[in-house]
Amino acid sequence: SYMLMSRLPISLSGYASQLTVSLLSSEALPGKVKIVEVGPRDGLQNEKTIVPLETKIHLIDMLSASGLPVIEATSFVSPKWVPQMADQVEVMKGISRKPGVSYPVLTPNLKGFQAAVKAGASEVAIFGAASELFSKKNINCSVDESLQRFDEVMKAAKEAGVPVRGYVSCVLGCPYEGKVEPAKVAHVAKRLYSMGCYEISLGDTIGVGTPGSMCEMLKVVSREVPVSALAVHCHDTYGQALANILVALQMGVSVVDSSVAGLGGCPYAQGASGNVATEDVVYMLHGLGIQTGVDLSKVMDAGAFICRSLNRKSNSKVAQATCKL
Ligand SMILES: CC(C)(COP(=O)([O-])OP(=O)([O-])OC[C@H]1O[C@@H](n2cnc3c(N)ncnc32)[C@H](O)[C@@H]1OP(=O)([O-])[O-])[C@@H](O)C(=O)NCCC(=O)NCCSC(=O)C[C@@](C)(O)CC(=O)[O-]
Repeated sequence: SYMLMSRLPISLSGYASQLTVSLLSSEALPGKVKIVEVGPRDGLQNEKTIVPLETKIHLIDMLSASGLPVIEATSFVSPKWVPQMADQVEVMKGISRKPGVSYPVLTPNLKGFQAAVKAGASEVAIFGAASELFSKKNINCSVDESLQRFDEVMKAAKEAGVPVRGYVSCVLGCPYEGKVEPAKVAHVAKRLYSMGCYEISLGDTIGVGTPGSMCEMLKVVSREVPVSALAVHCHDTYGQALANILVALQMGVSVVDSSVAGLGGCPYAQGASGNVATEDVVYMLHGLGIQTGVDLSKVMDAGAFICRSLNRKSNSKVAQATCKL
């Protein structure tokens, strides 16, 4: 198939320099995209008031019913650091696991990994950063120290036959360091991939990226990690998430993280708003003729449920437009 190249000059300021992005035609888009739902973890971890256990379980069960293939359920992190996730064992015990759906959990260290496996987790995620200061604030160690801890988790996971996903945070900017060089992102992503992570999720933690900086970063990272093993994890702070995802798809990425109702934000990234809403990602993908296996109306039901429970308006534009709240 031929590729229709169009030149679109995009002027950027702040986190990215001025550059020209070549957009590929829709023929270059993947036919199928895997959506990784992170709402129950990334979404809820930032809620100030503790969300009742039953609400979390019901949310995950509703998301399971929508056809989502992966639902990040909780984290095995310190309850002193993230009190909202302190009920991780009960969440894992309470959810109804739908066959074919994976329910990964975050594990920052060996202690978290062991607790996760004990609670029945069959997949985990380790989470590093491309920024030193963010690593320190988020997991209380340097990037190098974190990689050593992840190595221990990786070894234990290999022995236990547990697949591990790897996150890199701050790939398009850091709340403490500002601009982050794509080479740093590539370095950490490569290390996680070489350790044995089957997929590397690239997090725009504070949502400052634009299609230009996303393109620039992905070009550099995909030299080190095959694009088939890359996922994008976009927060929508500056309203750029869908545009950034589209660029990533055009560059061959076929795994997208999102959060029902656009819930969330990282507790160690002040000002970071929620992830891109799952409803909006599904709407865009289906509109592009891309398969997801997800039933949009069922995701919207889950979004309406959690927004009602949190007494909050949905951040999903699709949900707002169709007034399903
Ligand atoms: C990593 C640690 C634990 C280091 O925290 P630390 O204080 O340096 O750890 P430590 O090893 O010195 O232990 C201190 C205490 O924590 C306990 N502890 C130690 N490990 C665990 C564990 N796994 N589970 C439960 N408890 C644990 C340990 O037992 C001890 O308890 P004490 O003796 O004081 O009673 C801490 O910094 C932490 O929990 N951080 C979590 C941060 C977090 O969850 N952030 C949000 C997720 S990342 C994110 O949102 C970004 C992402 C993934 O979405 C992508 C993106 O958007 O960019």
